[in-house]
Amino acid sequence: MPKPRVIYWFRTDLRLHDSPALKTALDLKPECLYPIWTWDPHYVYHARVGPNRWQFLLDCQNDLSESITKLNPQSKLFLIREAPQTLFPKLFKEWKITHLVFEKDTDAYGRDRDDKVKELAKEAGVEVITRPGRTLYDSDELVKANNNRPTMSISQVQHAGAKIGDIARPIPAPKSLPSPGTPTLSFNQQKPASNPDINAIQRDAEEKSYDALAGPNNDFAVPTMEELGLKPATTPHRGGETIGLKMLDEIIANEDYTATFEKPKTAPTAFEPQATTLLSPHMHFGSVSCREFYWRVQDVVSKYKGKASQPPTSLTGQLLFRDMYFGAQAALGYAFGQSYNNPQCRFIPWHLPSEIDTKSGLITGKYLVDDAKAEVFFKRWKEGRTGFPWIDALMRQLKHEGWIHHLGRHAVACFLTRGGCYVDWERGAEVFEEWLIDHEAACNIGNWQWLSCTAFFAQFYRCYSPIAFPQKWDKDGNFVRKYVPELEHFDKKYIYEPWKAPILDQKKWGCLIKGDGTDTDTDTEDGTLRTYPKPMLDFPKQRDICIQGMKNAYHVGLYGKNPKVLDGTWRKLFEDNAEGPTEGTEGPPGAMVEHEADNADADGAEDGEHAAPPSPKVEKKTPKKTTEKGKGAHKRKASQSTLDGMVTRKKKKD
Ligand SMILES: Cc1cc2nc3c(=O)[nH]c(=O)nc-3n(C[C@H](O)[C@H](O)[C@H](O)COP(=O)(O)OP(=O)(O)OC[C@H]3O[C@@H](n4cnc5c(N)ncnc54)[C@H](O)[C@@H]3O)c2cc1C
Repeated sequence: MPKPRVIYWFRTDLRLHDSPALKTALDLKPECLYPIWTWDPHYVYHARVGPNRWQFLLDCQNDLSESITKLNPQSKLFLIREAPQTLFPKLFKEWKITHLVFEKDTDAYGRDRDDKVKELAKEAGVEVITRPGRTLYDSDELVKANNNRPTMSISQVQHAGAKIGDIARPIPAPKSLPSPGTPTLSFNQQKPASNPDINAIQRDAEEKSYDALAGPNNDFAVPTMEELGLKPATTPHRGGETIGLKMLDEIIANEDYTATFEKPKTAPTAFEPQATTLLSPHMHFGSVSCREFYWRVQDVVSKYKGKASQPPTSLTGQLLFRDMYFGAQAALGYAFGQSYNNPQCRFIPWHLPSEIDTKSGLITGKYLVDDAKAEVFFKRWKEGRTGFPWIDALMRQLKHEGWIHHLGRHAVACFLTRGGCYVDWERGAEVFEEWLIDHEAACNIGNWQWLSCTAFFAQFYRCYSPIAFPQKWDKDGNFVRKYVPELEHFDKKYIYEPWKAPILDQKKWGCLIKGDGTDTDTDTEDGTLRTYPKPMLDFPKQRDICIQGMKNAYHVGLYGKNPKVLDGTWRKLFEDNAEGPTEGTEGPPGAMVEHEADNADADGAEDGEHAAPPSPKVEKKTPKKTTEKGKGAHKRKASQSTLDGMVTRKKKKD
């Protein structure tokens, strides 16, 4: 019986330790093992990825390749520059492959791609073996154990998990690897279309990563940032299994921190070092295994003499949240990533709604500017010039470093959506997709739905104040001073509300509060002063408009798969005012376009029951009539008591 000839396809698992799929490949006792990465144009041109995340990926790939070579000097990560859907049939033939092994991916695109590759393998007589390893539980098993429903709460994960059984212990990294066969590539490369390129804005030079199948030196090397034509990365956070495991070692060595970690008590204003582990990009790229993380924490907790924290606030609880979002995504597929056609996502008539492709029912990546003011809010939010130093500091940290603390993400997400601008959560999720080094579709989408109170969480009357909330953590405003250096010399009394500082003090502290932030770094008349923008909105007033809008939307009670949402008649249920429809009474949310979608066969979203949210205090009365057009919600008084929610506005005025 000839020995297997195996391709091991690295994707979401850029590591050697605790890889069930890699172990399976090695258990085949292959004659040769080709560790490969296919350079997929889907990610190069169609997924939003900024330079910082590209850099992290390249770091992980280079580190992995070196680790492979350490185990077998003849081997490395063979990076081949073609779409997997066209490359594999050629590779199967060329290298006489008998088995293809990889870690299971439950992302919507990942499933489509893998189904196609499995089909091609079958045609070529190649056996495909997949193993879960990206999450604590196999996400599909989790859904099954949750009565075939998306996991919409942590207790559902815990109950479903208990049915599945113990989370598997991690397996050690292999001590040796078989050699690959000769890596010839005697076939032609199918070059992808590079247009449209969603990442064109990330580049300052021509993108050349597809110039040759095995790279410019024909050595299967990992591409460089230069080959990708990308602007330089600015993040201090670097990737790779070696760095990731070292970070984990340091965390675990601090037993008190590990055993007593409580997420809500970690400061979003902490930097150098940050208050949480910062292992999320390693979780995303699989450079640290989530089971390794889980069990090393759990072992510390089990032996801890003091009072250890528990899920959901503990470190292991954080990993269960991660599994929860994967379980929701695994069940809903493409529909999970949008409000439209999503049975679990509440329908709110946000501003700047997504354009919908009527054929596929999917969002197209474009959006409708239904309100000029909302577009200004959105741009200023993204560019860190809202005039609220806390929000701007976070958005600038996000752009520069690709990571912000979880509660910082809460603050900016709440501000953009239900607690400030009333802009569609999908706009915010796209910005995070572009800039986060830890961007994980399941976690990003799920958390944006949580923060916008469209799914997972429903207490929309609890908003984050951009003033009182950071004050609780950082009275002196050191976080703001670092990321908004214009305000470096401001007295702490004004650090979160600089517009209130007397003009003489503004001059003394070297920065005038004026304009909209487009001239932040230009000197003023006398050549010595910097400027920082005035707040772009009246926060208490705008928050109340939002809360009223949310009350109305909750009262109407539509979800994304409701026929009224699908056919556009939802408009008749909302008043045409500040937070209601502004584009007439017909049509679905956003603009309708009719063209062939890339992924027309979207995963069928199921029409399951909604996980019961904590019941919001919604006024039981009908939404106001359009006769009140233009007045309604935003004219209501701010006094309605519980508005402050997460921040206590006892003495402070925001
Ligand atoms: C609007 C918004 C968008 C987000 N987008 C992402 C994203 O794209 N990718 C991502 O990994 N996380 C995302 N999160 C979740 C969370 O903010 C980050 O996982 C966390 O801040 C990462 O920092 P850490 O590694 O120090 O976390 P720690 O607190 O140290 O937690 C340990 C690990 O648990 C996981 N985790 C922690 N919190 C969450 C959570 N709420 N949801 C899912 N997993 C969690 C992460 O893998 C993390 O590395 C988002 C949160 C919000 C509010």
